[in-house]
Amino acid sequence: MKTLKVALLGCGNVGSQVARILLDDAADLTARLGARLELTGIAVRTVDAPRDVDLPVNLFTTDAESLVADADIVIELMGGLEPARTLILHALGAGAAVVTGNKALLAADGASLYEKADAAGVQLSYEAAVAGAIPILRPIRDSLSGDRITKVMGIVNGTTNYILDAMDSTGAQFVDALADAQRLGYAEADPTADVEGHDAAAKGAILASLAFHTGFDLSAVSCEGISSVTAEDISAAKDAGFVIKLLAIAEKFADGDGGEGVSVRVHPTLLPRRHPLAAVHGAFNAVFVEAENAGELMFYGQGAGGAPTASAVMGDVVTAARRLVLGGPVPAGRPSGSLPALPLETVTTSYSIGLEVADQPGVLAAVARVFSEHGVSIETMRQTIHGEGASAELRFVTHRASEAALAATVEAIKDLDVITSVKSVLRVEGV
Ligand SMILES: NC(=O)c1ccc[n+]([C@@H]2O[C@H](COP(=O)([O-])OP(=O)(O)OC[C@H]3O[C@@H](n4cnc5c(N)ncnc54)[C@H](O)[C@@H]3O)[C@@H](O)[C@H]2O)c1
Ligand SMILES: N[C@@H](CCO)C(=O)O
Ligand code: NA
Repeated sequence: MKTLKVALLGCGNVGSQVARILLDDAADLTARLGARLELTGIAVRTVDAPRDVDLPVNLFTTDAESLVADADIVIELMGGLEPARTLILHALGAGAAVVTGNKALLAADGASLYEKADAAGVQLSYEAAVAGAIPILRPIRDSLSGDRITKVMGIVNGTTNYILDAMDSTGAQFVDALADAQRLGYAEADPTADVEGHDAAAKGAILASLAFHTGFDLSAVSCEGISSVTAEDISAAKDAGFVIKLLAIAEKFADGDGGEGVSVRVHPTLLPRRHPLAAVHGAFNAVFVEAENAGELMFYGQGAGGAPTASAVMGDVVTAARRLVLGGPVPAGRPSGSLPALPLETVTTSYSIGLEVADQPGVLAAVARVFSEHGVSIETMRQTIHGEGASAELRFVTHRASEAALAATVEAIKDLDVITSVKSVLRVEGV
């Protein structure tokens, strides 16, 4: 029976669970593959560091390069750009299949990795990189390859969904919810990547690349995180029947000249509570896909955490191993199309605008006139009177408008005498 040598790089939250599965489920995996998967070593920084999972100490090594040089399959779960990139390039160059969960590296420099994999005729797989355990990349790449995707909208960061959900459901404080997410192993080594949306942006770039057959890297993504979302925003959204989620959105637009382009963006977003993505709680992830023929699809599950992410890694390992056992061509990794990335200013979306105003006759008419003068159409308006009627809060949801028209509207509203303050401006989806 054939034996495939598997090298594991990194033994943290995910790597340790992958090692556990490779060792504990070896008999099942062998039966399924008709070949043995031999874990030849685990590259770590410190051989005798304490670990959550009990693993044979003789597997640990600090010599990642030697491990990679003698492997059929390399699993990279160290994270970060270097030395992960160099080790992956060496592995691909030496003819090994590579499985990684490293969305930061793929979004920063995926092109050079795909190029190397294609040149070497080996497989590079990364299902774990987006939405953890959820099978989403393979369905987009394979199951929907005969359709045309028009929009992908995902809750793809478990940490921020955990934080926003805790603030919405229990009124938890931002810092406490973040500490919980870190303790549970959802957050990145530096949680700024989660909170400021960079992790979701990397995943957005990967989703957009597969959905629209074009290589988009991080520079194509406009990104705003959740650090500016206040408890007041969340409770105001709740009162109006909305929930705030951090979404990664990749959407195809006509560019006005008969061509098409893709907007890739990450931002806090108001969703009506009836929207399927509004029901995604805790650290769960979900990706909502719209395609011309399939219509609407939603993929839901655990987007973070050691064991769930290890499940996706193992799916890629078994698929790569099957190809090494059975032979057959490796599908090309490089994208076939070249749609331009559209800047945020050219995108149209709906907005929610919260205003604190004087409660006196003519205020509503004055504000409505500003919207009308800028060609921004109002979908709904809600008024809450404060105290004895000295002030009021107006909350507008608009029809789709351009970022530029909306910004000009908000500036003009600020200049009205009857406006005390513009309390929030948030983008809205699903209305
Ligand atoms: N944790 C999750 O839920 C999750 C989900 C999806 C994808 N990912 C991705 O999977 C990867 C691993 O994530 P994690 O949560 O296990 O991270 P982690 O920080 O828990 O583990 C990474 C491990 O790699 C080790 N390492 C780093 N540099 C090394 C080097 N040069 N040599 C040897 N060891 C080195 C670290 O010491 C650490 O033990 C990252 O790319 C991450 O973005 C994580
Ligand atoms: N830090 C990431 C891990 C999964 O990629 C998250 O919170 O979703
Ligand atoms: Na996944």
